[in-house]
Amino acid sequence: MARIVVALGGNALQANPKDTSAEAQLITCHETAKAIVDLIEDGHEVIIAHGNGPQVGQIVATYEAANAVDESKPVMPFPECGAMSQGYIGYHLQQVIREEMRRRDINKEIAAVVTQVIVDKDDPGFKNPTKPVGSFFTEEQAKKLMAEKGYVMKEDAGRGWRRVVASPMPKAVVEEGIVRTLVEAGHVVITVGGGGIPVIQREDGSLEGVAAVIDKDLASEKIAELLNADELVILTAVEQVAINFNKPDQLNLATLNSMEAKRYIEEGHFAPGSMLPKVKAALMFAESKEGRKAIITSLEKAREALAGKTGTVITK
Ligand SMILES: Nc1ncnc2c1ncn2[C@@H]1O[C@H](COP(=O)(O)OP(=O)(O)O)[C@@H](O)[C@H]1O
Ligand SMILES: NC(=O)OP(=O)(O)O
Repeated sequence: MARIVVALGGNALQANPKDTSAEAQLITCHETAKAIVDLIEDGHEVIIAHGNGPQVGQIVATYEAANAVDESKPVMPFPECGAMSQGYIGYHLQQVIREEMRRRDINKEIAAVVTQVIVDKDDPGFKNPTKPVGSFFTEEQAKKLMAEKGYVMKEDAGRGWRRVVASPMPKAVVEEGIVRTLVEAGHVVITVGGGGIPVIQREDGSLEGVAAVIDKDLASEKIAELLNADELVILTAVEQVAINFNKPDQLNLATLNSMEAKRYIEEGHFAPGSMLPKVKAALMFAESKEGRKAIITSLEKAREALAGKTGTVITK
């Protein structure tokens, strides 16, 4: 049995990026729950993290649209929208995972913890927005939005244009203690949703939300280190990490050590904003302590990958 932090990618929440409805998300989460409960059934201690890019973008855009119609309707600040996305996604995941555990007679409790993550107020990420949020647009639509609304928008890994926001590095998890207590009591915990609500710590120790979206793979790595997890499992839409991805000479990797990973990063094999943060988070975890390893694989192959049969295993 291992203590594992499982980071859920976008496809675990929204199977069809064009259908961003709550109904579609809940249906997708039912499938996700099966993969997660497989791991719980196999005896692993599971801590769940998830992304929120599409959802937080949708929440922000909804408030902006209401404000555009009626100025008395306030625009909601980014950290509050991040908190809403944690609640929304956490609610779906805890409902369906609870149901799946009950169906299999697994007697465990599950809770999503609203989690704040401390970032550095001087993080260079605040000056260079990189994190894509919300829906995809064509270049023409994006240029119009940039001109009309002052958004910063960038092309996202060949998939279309998206709004980008600051993405500072996670430094500490405010709710670390309560998450540990829940895990050690045998409960299943959902934490650092959407990378955590980004906060800065003032000199007097109080916290203040900041407009940003932390990368969930990096936040998952942070909580995995803090909870002394054995494995960090990053679930996405591909079974294995590849070099020469999407080219005729694509080569899928079963293993990746830190030397190879650093070389492939330099050679530009991993797309920024998609596979690059995953490989970086995996590498950081593998290098953080002797014996730790990370796995990058698909949701469908999670059980097999943990049994050593597939996925990309990243080690020191
Ligand atoms: N070198 C690579 N190997 C495998 N997949 C890659 C690579 N570079 C980019 N990708 C793409 O990155 C995607 C994962 O990033 P993304 O969809 O942004 O993450 P998430 O699952 O967290 O939402 C994969 O599904 C794949 O399409
Ligand atoms: N916060 C975050 O990394 O979300 P996505 O994985 O949805 O981009």
